[in-house]
Amino acid sequence: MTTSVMLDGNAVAADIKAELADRVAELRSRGITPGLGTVLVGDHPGSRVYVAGKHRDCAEVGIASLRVELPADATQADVEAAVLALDADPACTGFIVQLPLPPHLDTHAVLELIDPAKDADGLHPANLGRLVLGMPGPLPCTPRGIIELLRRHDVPITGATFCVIGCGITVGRPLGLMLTRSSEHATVTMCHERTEDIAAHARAADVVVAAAGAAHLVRPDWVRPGATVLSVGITRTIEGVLGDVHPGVGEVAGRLAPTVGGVGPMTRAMLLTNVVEAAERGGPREGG
Ligand SMILES: Nc1nc2c(c(=O)[nH]1)N[C@@H](CN(C=O)c1ccc(C(=O)N[C@@H](CCC(=O)O)C(=O)O)cc1)CN2
Repeated sequence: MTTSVMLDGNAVAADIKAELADRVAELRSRGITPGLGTVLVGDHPGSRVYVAGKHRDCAEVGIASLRVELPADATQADVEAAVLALDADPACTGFIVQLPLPPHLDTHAVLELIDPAKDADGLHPANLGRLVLGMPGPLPCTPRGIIELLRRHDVPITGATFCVIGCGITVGRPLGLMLTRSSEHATVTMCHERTEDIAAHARAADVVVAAAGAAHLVRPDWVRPGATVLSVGITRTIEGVLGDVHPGVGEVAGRLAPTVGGVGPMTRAMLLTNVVEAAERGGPREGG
């Protein structure tokens, strides 16, 4: 039984998409149709679902879709050619390369080829550098979605203590940077696989973000009663989807973002937001 308040990402994402649909209509009335490109390589089961969701969302708000799919044995040159084609395509306002890429590919080299002005994921080194320096730029979608989900549920961030479990490039690492900016001013403990006693760090936190990709890692006794918990990492098994947060946490936490319907829809809503913002900026940033 879950007694915690649900941080409902589907509901908040629906509000954001309604707001974006108005902004897209305004852009289109000026002859600007924002377009989101995606590059999907291989058959990673989650990636296919997530990319399909991204394009469904685009259709809902009036953003055009440009899909590129490559086989699992695509070469580095094939993937780089797809990126360069989207860089050059005027119909593409912003695009992403869905991660993870198959292990034979060099992810960093691919991300570095994305035109920073079209980087809808905020994962180009120049944009991550802008984030470190506190300069404006596209923000990584999942961390941005987490912060927006907390804000729209009036969960205090400034002055709060966060335990972020997992330091990956799409969630944990940029989230730590974003939470410690002057606009948020949270106190953040970053935990990873070599951290001793993650449970103790989690128990001390007002907000626990579980983004390690380790099924049911966060147990009920890891959470201070009343704390806020976000289940971000997903493990797919033949029995179904398992989150990083054990189901029993719902009886201890004050608020809980569930594994499905929590942060995932917010990630997609922030991707659309990054594309609309790029279209509104209308072209490459100076010094981009
Ligand atoms: N290029 C990127 N790759 C990846 C990112 C990213 O931000 N950019 N993040 C994650 C996965 N992710 C984004 O693509 C993502 C995760 C979850 C969802 C989502 O809609 N989840 C649904 C459940 C869907 C299901 O599993 O059935 C939900 O929570 O309701 C969307 C996007 C890794 N890769």
